[in-house]
Amino acid sequence: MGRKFFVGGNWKMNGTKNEIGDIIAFLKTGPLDPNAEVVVGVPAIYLTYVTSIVPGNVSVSAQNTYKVAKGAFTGEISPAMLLDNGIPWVILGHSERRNVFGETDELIAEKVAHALETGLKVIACIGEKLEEREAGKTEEVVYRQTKAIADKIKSWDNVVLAYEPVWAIGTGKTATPQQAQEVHEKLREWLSKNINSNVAQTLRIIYGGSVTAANAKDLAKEKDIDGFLVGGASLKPDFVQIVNARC
Ligand SMILES: O=C(COP(=O)(O)O)NO
Repeated sequence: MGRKFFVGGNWKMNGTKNEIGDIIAFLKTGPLDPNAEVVVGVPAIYLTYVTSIVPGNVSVSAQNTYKVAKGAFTGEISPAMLLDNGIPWVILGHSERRNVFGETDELIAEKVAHALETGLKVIACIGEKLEEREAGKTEEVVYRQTKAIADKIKSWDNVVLAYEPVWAIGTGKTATPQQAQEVHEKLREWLSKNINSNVAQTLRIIYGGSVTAANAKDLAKEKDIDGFLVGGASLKPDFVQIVNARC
């Protein structure tokens, strides 16, 4: 299998320079599992600041970008601008972009494709709402979201797929290891059937939704869970324990 463990922190719209200093301090202290790839998703205004102070074993990610290189798109930031500032990663398709800001499967897929073509690495987010799970539509939803991306991109090499059930985000209602593993396994089967077996086996599929130091180890034991995308807990020192979930 050989998929490198991956832990992303998604700071969302949180942080001041002082609070960021505290986060950087616990990341520097660690110690962070050298076998884990660690990326922090930073509000756009702080991307270059964090890049200038983050320890060398942590990479920086934007939390959004647009689908073209430049133009009359007031307020937007392009993948070219991120790379121009030394930002190698971007989170795209987060459920908050979908459900708060109305981003469609199509727009997200176009953003992912352009980001990859520009040379960024992408954490691509999918996940069902509570009512969709309760209606038995979890697989239908995550396959649809994944297919939209698959139809637009040429390679999965620089993609990490984040399964984040909306009902677990910010709620404290973490998916059980069995619930998460079941969806991750189904996604791998979908990839094998619709893309190819190599992508299915090498793509890292990470889980997000109320991951904490208390539940990370059990989740990380599951064979198809390759890491996490962590919101609230990534702002606190416990994030180090989540990074070290496989130690
Ligand atoms: O949105 C999330 C998860 O957030 P929480 O860990 O706070 O549930 N990751 O992108």
